[in-house]
Amino acid sequence: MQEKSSVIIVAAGASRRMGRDKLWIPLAGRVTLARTIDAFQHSSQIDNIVLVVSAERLAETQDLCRQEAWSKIRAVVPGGARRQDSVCQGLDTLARLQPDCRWVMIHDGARPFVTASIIEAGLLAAQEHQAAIAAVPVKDTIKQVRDGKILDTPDRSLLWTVQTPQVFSFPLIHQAHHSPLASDDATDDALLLERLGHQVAIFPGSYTNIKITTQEDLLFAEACIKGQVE
Ligand SMILES: Nc1ccn([C@@H]2O[C@H](COP(=O)(O)OP(=O)(O)OP(=O)(O)O)[C@@H](O)[C@H]2O)c(=O)n1
Ligand SMILES: C[C@](O)(CO)[C@H](O)COP(=O)(O)O
Repeated sequence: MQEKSSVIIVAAGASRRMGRDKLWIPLAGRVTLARTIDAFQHSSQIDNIVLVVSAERLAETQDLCRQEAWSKIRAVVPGGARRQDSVCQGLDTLARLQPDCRWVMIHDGARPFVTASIIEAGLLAAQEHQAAIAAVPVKDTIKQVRDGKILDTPDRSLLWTVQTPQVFSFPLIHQAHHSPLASDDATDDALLLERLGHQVAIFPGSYTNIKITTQEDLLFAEACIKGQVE
């Protein structure tokens, strides 16, 4: 029997840097969150979808799921104060609904341009390494700065911009989210495993797999949809 693969889509943030709920902004007429869910509903690699949304958007999201008839949606649950708390809500929900889940993909609802090839590459990488995250090489020089003064210029050849999906053996990441070290802030899920000494691999993301974060991202998003960006 093929091993189960599920995705947790986290979409419970406050969109502070955008100034309005970026998950419900129409991108060429279809809201960000719906585009993200489409990618996983259409993927042959994914069996189950768990949505984690803000409490204020819970009813509206459930209505959207009914309208769209996304057959893989297994639960729509409220998120937590931090991204990692929302992820943990999703993992706990998945543990209840799908105890035999073997692989879990954790993806930002604000990344609507994830592709079938990125999803497939992520699962293959996780099956080889138990943990793997999407990333692209940094294009700019990065400086470490404190109080407006440069502390260090890391070797750019060693620097990657991290994206999602982040893909894991389900028991491994579920245990990591419940470890004592998980109480400290972690802006991505891989960091929780790094703290426990686990190696995490990277697999190719894409420069178009952007996270909708600030107003400027909407211009790029519209260009991607219109095919002006490959
Ligand atoms: N408590 C949180 C915070 C973030 N997220 C989700 O995690 C993804 C990445 O987070 P980010 O882009 O930082 O979203 P926000 O936290 O909403 O952004 P901001 O920091 O501008 O408020 C988004 O899909 C967001 O909805 C979440 O589910 N729960
Ligand atoms: C998980 C992530 O998208 C990887 O780049 C990023 O860390 C999310 O950070 P945010 O501040 O929650 O957007």
